Amino acid sequence: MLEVRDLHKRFGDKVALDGVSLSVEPGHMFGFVGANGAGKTTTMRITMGVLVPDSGRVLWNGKELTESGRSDFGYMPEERGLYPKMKIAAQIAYFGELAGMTPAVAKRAAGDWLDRLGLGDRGNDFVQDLSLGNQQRVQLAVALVHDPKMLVLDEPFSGLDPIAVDTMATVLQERSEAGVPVVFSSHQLELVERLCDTVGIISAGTMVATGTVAELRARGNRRLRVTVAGATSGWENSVGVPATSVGTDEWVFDTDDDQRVLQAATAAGRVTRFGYDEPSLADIFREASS
Ligand SMILES: Nc1ncnc2c1ncn2[C@@H]1O[C@H](COP(=O)(O)OP(=O)(O)OP(=O)(O)O)[C@@H](O)[C@H]1O
Repeated sequence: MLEVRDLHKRFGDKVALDGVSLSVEPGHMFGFVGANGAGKTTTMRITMGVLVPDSGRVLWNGKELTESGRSDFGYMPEERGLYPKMKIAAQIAYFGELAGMTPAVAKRAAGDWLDRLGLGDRGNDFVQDLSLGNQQRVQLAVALVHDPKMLVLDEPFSGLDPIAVDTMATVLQERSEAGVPVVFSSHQLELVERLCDTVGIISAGTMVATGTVAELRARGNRRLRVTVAGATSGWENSVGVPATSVGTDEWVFDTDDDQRVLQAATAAGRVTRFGYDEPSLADIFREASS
């Protein structure tokens, strides 16, 4: 299990992290979301030892994460960092060897991952000759080649076409189901909602909400959407809770008191639709970040 505890980090006067904590359990996928500059990359870089925090800790299975512990992690950094003039099969195998694999095992694993990621016939191509999306697949292969115990991925889905998104999502789900904790950042909230057990929302260096999507939904404002045909004018103002007209015959109420609204709506006209909106992760994100 990965635990990031109370990280603080400044760059000069700029406070990048102001007490960030998160944890990712085996078999769980943690989606890290936040606006540009919120602190996701900085948190991941500290986790991977690329940056040193001003204070705070990173624990792996309850103990301080060490350099040798990190060599068992798979990392997809934001800056990517492939060698443009190296053939991709050799490059993936090279990273496998850096992580302690023998050359023969690393070569086999590199070939297996290239096949798996749909690049089986591109092993002798140079990275610079691949499209950006395919370079990203290679970067994923680099992160996975040594069968890591933990995956830390900085925006792995950015710039991918829908097929590559599906391939990436399937591979991550498989690793997660195999017991590997996975943390990834993304601005693609519908993907995070679909894939992740737990979501962390970071805003200006502070974790403003963490939980399952269902938990975050339950904490958010509930919006009751009501359609009333032929309603008497201004009826919504007599209910006594905040109301907004959102179209012909349709209103939204910020309240948990559905019976109160239902009674007023029934008295006002013919109720044709009545129910709570299910907020999307994007709605939750906007609310938490405001
Ligand atoms: N090396 C650095 N020097 C100075 N400031 C930095 C440095 N790295 C990050 N920052 C600042 O720290 C804050 C957090 O940046 P970070 O890259 O962690 O955000 P992010 O959530 O990953 O953003 P994005 O979604 O745009 O990638 C930003 O204000 C950024 O400008």
